[in-house]
Amino acid sequence: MAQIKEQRILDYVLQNAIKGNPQNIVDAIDKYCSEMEWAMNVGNEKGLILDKIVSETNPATVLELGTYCGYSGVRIAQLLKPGACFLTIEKNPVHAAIAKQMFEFAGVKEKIQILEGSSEEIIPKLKSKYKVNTFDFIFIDHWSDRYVPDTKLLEECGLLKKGSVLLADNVVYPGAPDFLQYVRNCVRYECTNYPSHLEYSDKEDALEKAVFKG
Ligand SMILES: C[S@@+](CC[C@H](N)C(=O)[O-])C[C@H]1O[C@@H](n2cnc3c(N)ncnc32)[C@H](O)[C@@H]1O
Ligand SMILES: [Mg+2]
Repeated sequence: MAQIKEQRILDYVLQNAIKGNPQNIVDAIDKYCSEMEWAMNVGNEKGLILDKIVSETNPATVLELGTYCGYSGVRIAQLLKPGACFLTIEKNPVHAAIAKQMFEFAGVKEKIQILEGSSEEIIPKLKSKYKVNTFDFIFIDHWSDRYVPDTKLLEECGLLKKGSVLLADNVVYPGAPDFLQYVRNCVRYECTNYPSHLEYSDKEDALEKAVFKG
């Protein structure tokens, strides 16, 4: 048995899913994580909400905070229009290496760039080092104590523009009360809550969409 859960998830996908078929890979991860071992992918119930918001936004530039095994990355990548820029930040090198293989197997590696390091170090370099201007869509799904500081960092670094969509996961479970308080009370954001459940569980959770008004 592979030593860590994330490697076991990847091995399951490599052995059971169809190479180059992103939806089949997403389904295989969901099957493994609902039947064998729980893991912190956004999962299918919230994933369908994520898909809907990505499709509605139709972003040309996307940032993800927290890549993990690449589950949400594969979901988002398959919805992007040709030529879209998709950067995903992951501070754990083991997770980044697993995600890299997941993206290769899914056939989406040309569509996603993994930036290995912590969000707080990488966000300030996005304009100069990665030639990004602003993001149309940002999926916030790392550790919830970074949701508010990283949102403020994105604002300070000029990475948000009128209409930029922030979508934060796990705002009820484990919970991000300070993030909800910040975006809901700030006149620069218009917020919508999407009640759902924690991945592979019946615990209540939700996604929060916060649209930057400029
Ligand atoms: C909940 S998982 C991401 C799940 C992924 N978005 C999905 O749905 O498939 C959170 C990930 O964020 C990473 N992480 C935590 N804090 C971070 C930070 N400050 N910068 C970058 N990555 C971070 C963790 O190592 C972990 O892999
Ligand atoms: Mg999450």
